[in-house]
Amino acid sequence: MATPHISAPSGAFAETVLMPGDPLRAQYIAENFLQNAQQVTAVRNMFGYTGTYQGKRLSVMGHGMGIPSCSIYAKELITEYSVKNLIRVGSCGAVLDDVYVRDVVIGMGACTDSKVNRMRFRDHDFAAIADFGITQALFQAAQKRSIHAKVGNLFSSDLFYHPDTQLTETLRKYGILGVEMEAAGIYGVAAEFGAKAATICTVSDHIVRKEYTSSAERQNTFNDMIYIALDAAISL
Ligand SMILES: O=P(O)(O)O[C@H]1O[C@H](CO)[C@@H](O)[C@H]1O
Ligand SMILES: O=c1cc[nH]c(=O)[nH]1
Repeated sequence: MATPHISAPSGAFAETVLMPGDPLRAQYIAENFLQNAQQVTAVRNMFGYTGTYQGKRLSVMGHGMGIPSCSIYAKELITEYSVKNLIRVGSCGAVLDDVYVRDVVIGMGACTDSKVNRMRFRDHDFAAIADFGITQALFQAAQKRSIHAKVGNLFSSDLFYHPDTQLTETLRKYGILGVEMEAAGIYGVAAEFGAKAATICTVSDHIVRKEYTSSAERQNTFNDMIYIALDAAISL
């Protein structure tokens, strides 16, 4: 049955949903990588599709920017559409010297400045971790494609334009592989509602070196990440 934010009928989503922040990336994945993809929801232009990849039913849906947005879609997919596996396919900024624009990173864990997991977890520190099985499947899928994926910690920030000028140095000191805005929230939602989640990101910019990708470059380099996520999804 439809929810306040998803207009699809029950059963419209596959057990595994790839989730980019950008709904147009969801459309791009559906149109270029899935077979027989049907749009199943478009509330607020947050597009969702279900089709097949190598014969296996899969869905892809945007989750928007930031933890409040992705938490709504992740929760509704899990509790109202029986989705079991969420794979965020995102972009992130790098801060470390040995992480480069266009690298693929897998978020084994996600630190955050958001309070959402403390709200869930009696104000204690919840370790926001990815599901091991999906993480392993992502890493193995990358290896099979001879793509070196770095695995480690992300930082999910509530603020894209962060006022804390010292933050980057701290993220560097603690070896954060990528700065993005959702993984810690999605891991919290998955833990709360009994689903599995993982994150793979393409480095779209280097925050320290001030390097950026063009939109055309992003499209091509995101393809590696998308293939890895699709290969992993059908292996679950
Ligand atoms: O490219 P996506 O998946 O949206 O991810 C990153 O890009 C957005 C910020 O520009 C945030 O959602 C951040 O997490
Ligand atoms: O959230 C994001 C995404 C890309 N680059 C950043 O600096 N932050």
